[in-house]
Amino acid sequence: MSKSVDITSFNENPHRVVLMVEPHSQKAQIQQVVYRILDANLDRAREGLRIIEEWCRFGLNNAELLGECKYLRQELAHWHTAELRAARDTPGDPGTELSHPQEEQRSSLKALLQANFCRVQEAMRVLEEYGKLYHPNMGKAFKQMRYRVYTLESSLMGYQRHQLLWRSHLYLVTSPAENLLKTVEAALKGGLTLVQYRDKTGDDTVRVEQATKLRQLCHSYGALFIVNDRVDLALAVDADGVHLGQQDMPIAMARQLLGHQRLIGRSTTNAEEMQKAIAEGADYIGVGPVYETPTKANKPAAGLEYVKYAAQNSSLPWFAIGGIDANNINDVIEAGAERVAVVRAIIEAEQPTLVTQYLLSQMHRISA
Ligand SMILES: Cc1ncc(COP(=O)(O)OP(=O)(O)O)c(N)n1
Ligand SMILES: Cc1nc(C(=O)O)sc1CCOP(=O)(O)O
Ligand SMILES: [Mg+2]
Repeated sequence: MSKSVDITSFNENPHRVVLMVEPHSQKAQIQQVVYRILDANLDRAREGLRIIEEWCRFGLNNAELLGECKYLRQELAHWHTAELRAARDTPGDPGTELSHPQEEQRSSLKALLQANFCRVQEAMRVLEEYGKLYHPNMGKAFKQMRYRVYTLESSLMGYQRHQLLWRSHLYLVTSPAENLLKTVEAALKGGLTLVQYRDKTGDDTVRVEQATKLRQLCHSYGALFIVNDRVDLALAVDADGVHLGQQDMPIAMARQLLGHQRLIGRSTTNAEEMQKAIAEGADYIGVGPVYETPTKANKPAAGLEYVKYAAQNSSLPWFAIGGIDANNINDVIEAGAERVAVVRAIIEAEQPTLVTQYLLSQMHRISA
């Protein structure tokens, strides 16, 4: 790497032609400013990456993602030369005093990670542009690195979702209710980590508003938020995924729209539907109705036999659903279920936090 700036690179910029007739001291001053910008942004990018790396290491225990963070940090270190560090002037930098109120508070881990990805990407964009004035390869190198950071972000977010899905043993599917947000929050307080927004009757204006609020609520508790039936709504409200029944959009089409980082669930009622959902690339499946239920009045029960089949044959996480509550959950567990989904048991509960805690305690008894 060159140790000094090639001043001709300043002159090649048509907006800086004036520099050709400026005295040497002014060129040197500009060079100094460019060095400071590069130094500050190399630091910003490294700090942001370090914050992300800590989560990959201690939160996710994921060697691959950790390795990518380390690689990017090493690349940054390689470009952070002594002459750039020497240009640092922290006491004379007005930016060190400024911080946005959002930096003081993060609503969730997701928000924290996203803010730091944003910070790294912005810093890399600055390095890409000003780097062109420093070294002929720097612009290209930082463009490539910035794309690697986008890929890292999408892999990390996808990995988090899949990991949380596998760790979720209770799934709340909502139905319209007066105090829906309060009820869902009460369940989240009880330890719920997976919520589906299901409203078969409302207007889209209401759905968008409710789904947005629920997504914010779920994410503030670190829970996943899935939208029933509607891929467009899931995307519009930045949900973690969508749940599709046999009459809903084909999985392949939904996957094209949602990508691999978001989750797709599929309802199944028999072995054939289960095998098809697995082959088509669903991330999880619903198994039911275990019992007849007024929530899905026209669907005959598949029964505990199908739960037993799922226990033996599903390679995906699967949720027994349909008529399950605190009274019969142990029968469903005995048939082999490690995960259950409920509507009325929580939505109609007088004490949703307690019911959630009870259902989870039963599930954890067998999955621990
Ligand atoms: C977890 C889970 N399993 C099954 C369903 C039912 O989906 P579907 O068959 O599409 O019926 P509707 O819910 O759309 O009426 C589900 N929603 N969630
Ligand atoms: C939405 C839904 N899907 C089912 C399926 O078997 O695919 S059963 C069901 C309703 C479950 O409601 P509750 O917990 O109130 O019985
Ligand atoms: Mg559906």
